[in-house]
Amino acid sequence: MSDQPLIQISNLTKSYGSKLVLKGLSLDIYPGQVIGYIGPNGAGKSTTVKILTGLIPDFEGEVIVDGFNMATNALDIKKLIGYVPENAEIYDVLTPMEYLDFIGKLYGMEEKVLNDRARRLLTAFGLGTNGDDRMDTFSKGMKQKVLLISGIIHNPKIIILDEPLSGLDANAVIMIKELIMRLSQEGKTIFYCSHMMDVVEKVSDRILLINKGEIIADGTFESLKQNHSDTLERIFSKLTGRDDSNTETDAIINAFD
Ligand SMILES: Nc1ncnc2c1ncn2[C@@H]1O[C@H](COP(=O)(O)OP(=O)(O)OP(=O)(O)O)[C@@H](O)[C@H]1O
Repeated sequence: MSDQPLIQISNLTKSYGSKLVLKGLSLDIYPGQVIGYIGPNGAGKSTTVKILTGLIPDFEGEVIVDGFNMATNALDIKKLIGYVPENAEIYDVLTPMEYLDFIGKLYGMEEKVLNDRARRLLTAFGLGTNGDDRMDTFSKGMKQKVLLISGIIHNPKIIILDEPLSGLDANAVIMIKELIMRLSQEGKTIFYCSHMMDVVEKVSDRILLINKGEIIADGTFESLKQNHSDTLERIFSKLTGRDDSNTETDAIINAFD
């Protein structure tokens, strides 16, 4: 692993109106790391990701990616990143080949390489015979696979995945887990937001836990486990102050009395 961070985030602060949602995050991310970014609903994960991908331009602090400053060179940074957003709207009147052609051209890919890679990736994801079917006939998982392909088709250095597993069946989840590990072996840096603790535990070599806009744990799963001797799910609950989920479920069940 290189000594130079690929992504440097310093004192990143973001408010929506008067609501402060990121409270001065500072992070160095190194090439080849698989970062599992976890935290409760509303903690600030998607906001961080949207800043890292250049989708939210107004923030305080500094974000440097591969030497480029997000404040002045967002376009250079966008070329280095493949992003699979949570709940993306896919243009489902298109076929996967049309959609991937559109995305690949936005990245300036050459037609022949793009076409060839799109077919090969569709086949690898089990959609080889669906490449020319309109996506409005697709299941949620099939669309999610096309979105994943669109995030990696230009062979980016950095892959940012925001809940990439929603809608995928058990076999596809296993495949994506393996894919994340293989992409990391190929030297890709992966920033992976998820609520699926078992997957995060397996694929990440560094786990960042964010709560109320602050990073409250940062380390390998092994180091977190050493400090807390527990599963990632329970470490998460403890550190985010929800140790007693029974109280909540009791309240729900009691509401029917
Ligand atoms: N466009 C917006 N305008 C106002 N508030 C927003 C906006 N986007 C997010 N927020 C607020 O910022 C906080 C952080 O939201 P964010 O989407 O970053 O959380 P998250 O950790 O990704 O949550 P989840 O796990 O539910 O996806 C939340 O309180 C949310 O209500």
